[in-house]
Amino acid sequence: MQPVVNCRNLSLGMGRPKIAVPITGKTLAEILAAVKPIKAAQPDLVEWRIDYFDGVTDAETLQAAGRKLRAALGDLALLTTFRTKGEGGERTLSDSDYFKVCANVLTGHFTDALDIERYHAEAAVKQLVAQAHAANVIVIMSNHDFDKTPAQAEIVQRLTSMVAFGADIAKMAVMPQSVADVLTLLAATNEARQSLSQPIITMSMGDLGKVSRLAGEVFGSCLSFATVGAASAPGQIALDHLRPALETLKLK
Ligand SMILES: O=C1C[C@@](O)(C(=O)O)C[C@@H](O)[C@@H]1O
Repeated sequence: MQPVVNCRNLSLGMGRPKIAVPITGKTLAEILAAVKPIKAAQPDLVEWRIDYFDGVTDAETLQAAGRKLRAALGDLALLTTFRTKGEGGERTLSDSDYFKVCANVLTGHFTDALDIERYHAEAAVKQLVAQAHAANVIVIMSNHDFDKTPAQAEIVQRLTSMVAFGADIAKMAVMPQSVADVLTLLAATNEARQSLSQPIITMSMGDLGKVSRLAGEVFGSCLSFATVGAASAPGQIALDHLRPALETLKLK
C-alpha cells in the first residue's frame, strides 16, 4: 500500500499526481484577480507563494489577505508557501522572521497545508511542524537546489530526513545540468517512494527536467506544479498541457 495523505478533498499519494497552481501576486488585488482563471482551469490545489506578497511580514495584513483568498477559493485546497531567497524565492528573511511568518499563517486559520523548508534550525523546524499539526494543517517539507542535482543517495537522504522531522509529505526540487541528472532525480524518487512512509513530491526543474513533471505517477511523485498565467519556477508546464499528459501516462 502506498502512503496517502488527505488534504481537504484531496488524497495525495493515490492515483494520478495532483495538479497545483501557484499564485504569485504582489498585492491583494492581484492575488484575488488570479483566482477566477485558476478556478476555471480546475487544478486540484492552489499554492499561495506569500514571498511575492507585499504585505507578508505584517501579521494582520497577511491573515486578512489569507482569509479573503480562502473565501474566494471555495472548496479548493490551499497550500501556503514562503520560499526564502536562498531556495529560489523572492525575498530574504532572517530565520526568526521566516518562522514568525509561518506561525502567522497557522494562526490565521486559512490554509490547508504549509510548506516548511527543511534546512533551518532543527528545533525551530520541529516546533513549527508540531504547531501545524496541532492546527490540523498538512506539512509539506521542502528543499530546493537551484544550481545542481545532488547524488541519488543524497536526495533520498534529504527526503528521509524530512519524514524524520515530521513531514506529512517530503518535497525536493533540483536543477539538472545534464540528462543524467534528470535520471538521477527520477531514480531517487523511485527509491524514496519505496523506502518512505510518507508520499513525496519531486521535480527536476528547467526545460531538461520537464519530463519529471509529467511522469510522477510512474516514478512516485504525488504532485506537479503547473501554470495558469505566471510560473513560480523554471520548467513548469501550462495546466492545459499537463492534465492530458498526466491522464495519458496514467497507470491502469
Ligand atoms: O516547491 C515548489 C516547487 C516549485 O519550485 C517547482 O519547481 O515547481 C514551485 C514552487 O512554487 C513550489 O513551492
